[in-house]
Amino acid sequence: MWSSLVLRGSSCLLQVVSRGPQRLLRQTHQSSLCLRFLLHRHAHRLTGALCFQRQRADLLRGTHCSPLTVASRHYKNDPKSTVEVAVNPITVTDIRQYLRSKEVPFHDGYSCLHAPSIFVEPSGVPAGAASGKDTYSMFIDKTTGQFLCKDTLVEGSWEDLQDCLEVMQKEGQSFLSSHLLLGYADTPEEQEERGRELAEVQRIWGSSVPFSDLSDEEAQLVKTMFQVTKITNATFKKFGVRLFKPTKSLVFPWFRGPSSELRGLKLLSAQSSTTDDAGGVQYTEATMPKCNSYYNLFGLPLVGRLDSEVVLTGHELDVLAVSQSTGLAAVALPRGNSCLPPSLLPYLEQFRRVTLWLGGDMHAWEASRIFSHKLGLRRCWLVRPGDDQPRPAEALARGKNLARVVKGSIPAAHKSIVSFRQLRDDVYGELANTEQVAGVKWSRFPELNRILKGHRKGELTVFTGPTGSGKTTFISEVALDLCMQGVNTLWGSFEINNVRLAKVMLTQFSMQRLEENLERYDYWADQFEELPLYFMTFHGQQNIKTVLDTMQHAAYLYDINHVVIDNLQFMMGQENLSVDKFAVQDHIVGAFRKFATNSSCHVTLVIHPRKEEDDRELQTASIFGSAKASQEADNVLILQEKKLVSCSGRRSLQVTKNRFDGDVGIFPLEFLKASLTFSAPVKGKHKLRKVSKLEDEEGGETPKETAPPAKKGKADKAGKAAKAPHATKNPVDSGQSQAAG
Ligand SMILES: Nc1ncnc2c1ncn2[C@@H]1O[C@H](COP(=O)(O)OP(=O)(O)OP(=O)(O)O)[C@@H](O)[C@H]1O
Repeated sequence: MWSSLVLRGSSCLLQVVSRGPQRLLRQTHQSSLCLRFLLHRHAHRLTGALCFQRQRADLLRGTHCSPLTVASRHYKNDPKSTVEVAVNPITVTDIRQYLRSKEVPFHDGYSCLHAPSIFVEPSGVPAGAASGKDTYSMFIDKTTGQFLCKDTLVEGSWEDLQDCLEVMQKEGQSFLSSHLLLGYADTPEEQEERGRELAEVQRIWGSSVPFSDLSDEEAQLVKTMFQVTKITNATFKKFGVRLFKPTKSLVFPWFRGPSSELRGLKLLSAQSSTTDDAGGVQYTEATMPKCNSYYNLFGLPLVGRLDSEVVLTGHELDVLAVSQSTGLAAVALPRGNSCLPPSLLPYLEQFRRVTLWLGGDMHAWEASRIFSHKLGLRRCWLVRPGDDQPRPAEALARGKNLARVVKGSIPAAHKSIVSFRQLRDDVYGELANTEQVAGVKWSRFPELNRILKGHRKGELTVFTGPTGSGKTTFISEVALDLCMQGVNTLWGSFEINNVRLAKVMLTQFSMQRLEENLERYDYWADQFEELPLYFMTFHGQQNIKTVLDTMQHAAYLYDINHVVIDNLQFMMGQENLSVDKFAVQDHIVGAFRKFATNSSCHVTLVIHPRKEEDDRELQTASIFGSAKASQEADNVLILQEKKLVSCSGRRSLQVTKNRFDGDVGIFPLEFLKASLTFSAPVKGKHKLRKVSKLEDEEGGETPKETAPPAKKGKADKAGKAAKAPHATKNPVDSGQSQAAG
């Protein structure tokens, strides 16, 4: 179902009623009212004047929409349904020009333009007067045009805002009362679900005990359990933290809006870590609403209107630690360092200085560098992780001076030319954290870990294999494995449609033939929905620019870490056919390379091989096109169909390029048809081979060395974990919350 929205002006009733198989998703999580116009798609269905205005607005913008879909948790019984997000490649210049043309005063913020809200009655202060800037409560995201009025919590897309301004102008109104805007009509099931959820939030909150009501003994016990003994009862009280005794969980409330209504909760439990010999603690957390609708910047209600400095952390306990020991304003990202949703940016606009202290490891460091681009580099300062600078709660527990750590943070904006002196700490960080620098480990493919060491941000992987050999099926499982560990993933599947791809992935996720277990469908689909997985809705030939715009947009909205493009040939047809095909491909590969580097996002590009004789194995040089693809790639992976394994029909995966550390090699794959998965065969049956880099460069196709089977260790353990798909990690858990406290 699409949306139904009614915008009532004083003398007109304008209604958009659009029905379709999909619905538009907006970043609506902070608002009670949400504008959901689909006017650009359904102008012909609109009544009278607004329809005309819409067309004018479209002309004015000269924009187009390209689609992106996300798995939606609202479709309980049909997770294959996709949700569209309008990609709006507007620029901040377009936004400025449009606002000027409508005589809307505004000023430039860090990530947003600030304007007087059009949803509240104007005060007596003349618009644009310097003294009135404090009252500018409408924030327009410079990258997407998404807006939020902090006074009324009305929010919507750039198109929605334009519609409102057009209506205002037509009606000669100076503002639009938010009472006249009717929100999106939920389906009865959605209303029921939301009602149930809110009742549950109230129930848990109501039966939780405020920290101040706990006996000294109880409070001490809880603090010991969570290893936060240095956080005082007064700090817990100040932030409204409670204890939910039945599950021994700390309860962090989500209050939102000017009326501080209780919108949700995060429950945090602590267990002794099984992996940490030093007696650390492992946190597990649950949110209400579920994590993909949980948008609480914990700590925000305590931020003063005049505070100009904030410490951005990855965890609620870190907020308590920073606040208590530095007195600075501090907030926590709702999903740790896995993402910074743009809908939260307006709440951070007031700060002249943002210190990002997201954790104590390299993942937190990488995330803080990415987020600082969204926040505006020049106001961001980063706490470099290290033994001396663990996450705030741990730093407090270890008796560190947190104020000094914040003061010692380094500016995020760096110069174009640097000396080694400026790089030496970065180099040290890489040397001291080799495991983390190597990237996220696969849990189902220990051999890939052995050769590639991990999946790293900002790299380009080129993947090839014979036609119909199982490239899509294999890369789907490889990407799913990472996604299950919190790697935010975007799929561009141009060859097979998203429903079929999602079916393959869901089968691989559940590791069983779901056709024969339909009664288990909801169980698996519910879990699958929670993955940070997004699909572009492109199908068939596409223009490279549109695809790149969509990737850029998704990277901004969802902090995408991995884009899979299946396959490059689907971008070739749209380009100028009079130009040499190889030159077109080189251009496309170059564009993906640039995107990967600039967006710190891993891109996996499937490219067909050139036509080879059937009985020959593929090599790096078999990739279609010139040598550019393999030169630009950091990793080259080949799905080999024959020969290298004893049984014909078996597949093996060969890594022929690995820029990270040069290790290349090949290992057999065993295809399980029921679950559409590839897993390493029983050890000893097929020996793993490690090919030296030199040998590969010389074009040696018959490796002489036989490496021993992969060592027992982390990777092996991870491999076992892969066989228990239920052990999906919440993206939050995979980051900050798994850290030993
Ligand atoms: N190792 C395998 N053994 C047998 N069948 C397989 C294997 N891997 C995949 N398949 C099946 O082969 C079919 C084609 O697989 P897939 O679409 O992944 O191939 P592809 O290489 O991506 O194809 P194309 O060259 O058309 O892009 C699917 O039905 C899949 O389930």
